[in-house]
Amino acid sequence: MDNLITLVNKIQRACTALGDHGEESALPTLWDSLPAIAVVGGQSSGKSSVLESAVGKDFLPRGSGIVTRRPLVLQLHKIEGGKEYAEFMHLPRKRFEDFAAVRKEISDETDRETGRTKAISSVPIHLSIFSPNVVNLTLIDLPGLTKVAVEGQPDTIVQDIDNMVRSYIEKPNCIILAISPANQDLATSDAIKICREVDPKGDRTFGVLTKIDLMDKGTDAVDILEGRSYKLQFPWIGVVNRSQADINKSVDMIAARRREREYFVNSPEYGHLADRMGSEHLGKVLSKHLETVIKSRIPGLQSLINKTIAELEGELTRLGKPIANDAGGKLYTTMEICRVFDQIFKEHLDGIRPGGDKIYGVFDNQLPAALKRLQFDKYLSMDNVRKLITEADGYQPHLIAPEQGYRRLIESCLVTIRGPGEAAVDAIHAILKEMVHKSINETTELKQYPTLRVEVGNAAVEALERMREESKKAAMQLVDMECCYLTVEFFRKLPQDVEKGGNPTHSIFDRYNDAYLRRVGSTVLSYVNMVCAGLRNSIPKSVVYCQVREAKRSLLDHFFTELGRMEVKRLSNLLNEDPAVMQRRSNLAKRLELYRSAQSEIDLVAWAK
Ligand SMILES: Nc1nc2c(ncn2[C@@H]2O[C@H](COP(=O)(O)OP(=O)(O)OP(=O)(O)O)[C@@H](O)[C@H]2O)c(=O)[nH]1
Repeated sequence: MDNLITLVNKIQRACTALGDHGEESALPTLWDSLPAIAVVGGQSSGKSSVLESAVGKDFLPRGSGIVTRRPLVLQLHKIEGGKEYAEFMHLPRKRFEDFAAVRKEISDETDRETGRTKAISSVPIHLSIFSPNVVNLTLIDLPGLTKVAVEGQPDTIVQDIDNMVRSYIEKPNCIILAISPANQDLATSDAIKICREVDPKGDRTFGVLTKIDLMDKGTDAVDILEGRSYKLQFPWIGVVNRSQADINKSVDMIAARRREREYFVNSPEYGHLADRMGSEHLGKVLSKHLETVIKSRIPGLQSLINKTIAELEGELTRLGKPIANDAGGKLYTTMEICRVFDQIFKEHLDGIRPGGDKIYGVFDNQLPAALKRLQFDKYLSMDNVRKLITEADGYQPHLIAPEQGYRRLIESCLVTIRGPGEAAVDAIHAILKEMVHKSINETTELKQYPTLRVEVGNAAVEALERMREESKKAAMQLVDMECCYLTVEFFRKLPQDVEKGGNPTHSIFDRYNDAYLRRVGSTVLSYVNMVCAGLRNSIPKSVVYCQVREAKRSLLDHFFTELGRMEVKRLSNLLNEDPAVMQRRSNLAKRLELYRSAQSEIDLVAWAK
């Protein structure tokens, strides 16, 4: 059965190592659900003396005023033979065999947390004592309840102590050791007062009466010890600790225990109660009770642990995996994350996710509308046709057909298609860029690594920029091609003046007349319209080929090549996580480890039952 208490001791220590001591934690705390014994009482009621006699050693700081200013979690471990020693959790691997040094360390560690003021702190100090003279037990020593603040203490101290004590003893898992001095009226006992409030039925309160030897002559505590004055579920236990004079004379603890035993055995008032009085009996009763309580809590603990493990695992999955340490691992992680992003981007283009239809919108509406707005006929006004033909003829007017003039007129119209072509390329670029941003936001893995997120975003946008340039070149080439070689067929099929009954031997002046120029203009317009209709189909093909298809195929190729050349340091920088996330993950991981080890240990104990 001892292993039950050992198990709880282990878990309590692990809880404190994680800062999980029951308050201000966003996470469920195991600490709160572990049974523990808290020692409560007014100042100088004898709490320290009770604890010391349970240990059989002087090790607690003594003095006037509030000496205990932080909770002290005292874990007693019974060992078979050997020298007694103590260990603090904040000083791992340091063994204290000198208990005066233990006292000093408690005092120093209190000051480290609270400063040298008289302030109090709820962060516990953990002390383990290993001794053949103890029973397995965990006791929590709390600051003594007080009624007034003394010099140097804040006015709130009375309430602060009250609150701290309550925060421990209010928990249903807390067994309360209520210390009351016998030389004061029980009705004024601070311990009884507070216990009555938090445990009205007295189900988890053990009443301890100290200073029985200091009672006024002619009075005794039999009524209290026999449960007639104030009834609790468990019998009252009376103790006789060392007096201040004994302490000053350094009376040995073992001798004090013996004297205490003799006091009860030989006392005419308490002789009949002797076998259930004294510090030794108190230790045994508490140890036994703690075991029973722990045993009854095992199923509850198991279910809390299982539930918490599931919650912690879920949260860790949400936060993502921690990063590998070696270069290969880092490169792999980076590539994997990039691949996820790339896949999401493709899904946007392929219609699995929204956005791809916007591209078709450009080809189906924006480009045709822009081409329509070009108004080629404006360029083909009579005056313009005349001007261009005359200029093209130069000093030698054309003889049969204004070949050069045609070319100039056609070219002057076709170059205007560059504008809508470029605009289509830019519009597709904007859509792709928006998709990149969306995909970045939808890649959960990237949320974990802000630097990589920025770099991947930049690399993708840079790649889109390169594709835009290529696409622009290709679209402009399509237009230029149309300018530099005209479709001969079109002109061959044109009805000749002769066929139309005209006279091929018109004078030079006839050739520049209005009807002639109008005919040239309308021929050019129908040729340009034919070419424009073709470009309306071929520009989208070129845009898809250069931008959309290319983005789908090689959006991050350039970045991957760079990654391959990166030094470990740069790779590590890429995978720099948000420090808050790292901290949270490491806290969660530690907590998960604690809960897992608690789970397996509790399972072992539960099966061994
Ligand atoms: N004679 C006698 N003196 C006792 C007994 N218990 C405690 N004392 C003395 O009472 C004084 C206070 O005892 P502590 O054990 O320091 O009391 P405490 O409740 O821990 O005090 P604070 O931590 O200051 O609140 C000391 O001088 C003890 O020696 C007892 O049963 N008999």
